[in-house]
Amino acid sequence: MADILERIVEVKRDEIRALKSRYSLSALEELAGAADRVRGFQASLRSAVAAGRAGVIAEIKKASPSKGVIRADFDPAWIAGEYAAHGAACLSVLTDERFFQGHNDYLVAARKAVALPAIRKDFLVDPLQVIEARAIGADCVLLIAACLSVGQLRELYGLAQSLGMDVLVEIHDGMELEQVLSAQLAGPLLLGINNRNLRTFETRLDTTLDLLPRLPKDCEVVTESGIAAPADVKRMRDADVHRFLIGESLMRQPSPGQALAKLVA
Ligand SMILES: O=C(O)c1ccccc1NCC(=O)[C@H](O)[C@H](O)COP(=O)(O)O
Repeated sequence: MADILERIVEVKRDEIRALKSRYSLSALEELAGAADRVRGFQASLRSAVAAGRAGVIAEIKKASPSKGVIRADFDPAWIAGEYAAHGAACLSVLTDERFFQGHNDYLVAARKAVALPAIRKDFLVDPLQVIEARAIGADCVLLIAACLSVGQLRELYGLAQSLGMDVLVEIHDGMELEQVLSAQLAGPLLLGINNRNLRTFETRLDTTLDLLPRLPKDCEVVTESGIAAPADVKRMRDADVHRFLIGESLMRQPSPGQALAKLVA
């Protein structure tokens, strides 16, 4: 049976077909050109880290394949305000509808509510989705190595950069790291290490720690998934990892912003 990542990518192929029937390339490019000015995503993380703080990408996620509904009472603009008021450097907004109950409108609403840069958190496998990301205002896109060939990675990365966006390239293991390095992407690379195996859902913080010795020196590492306690943050910071992507543990709390402040205090 196909695993969840394969099923998600299959659905994305249908969505891309639908997107192509709704918009011509030039119409989407026009929307991207008219979108709100890009906010520096990688730069915002860098500033937080340079100031000695944790650089947190705080995630706005209603549901996930591994956990089902995480937060029923879901107002993206309010959650964005909470995160902004409590020290997040960036937002991550799930736009996938089928598996995460996300929506493009959530990114638009969250970004409009605050001055923080936002990443479109979705499964991008086609140039049109990258252009669509900019058209809805995204400042950064996620490229998941497990969903892409080296050629696709290079193409989508270059396209995102040409539209002024930053890129978070995500890996989970050494093989994906080699794949990303072989793509020779223009750096400094913002590299996400997902502690969650997207095929089995097993989540181990050691995934990040084990890969650290193999990374190029100028990599800006983001540890992703499963950060739930101040001890998790300390463990990463002790290993010189200062950038975090955090979702569920914040989204489950009445005040996601206060939860964020407590987690990284
Ligand atoms: O979270 C899932 O179930 C999932 C399944 C398949 C593909 C991706 C998935 N999650 C995306 C993420 O990586 C997380 O939303 C992100 O890293 C935040 O993780 P967490 O703090 O554990 O919510």
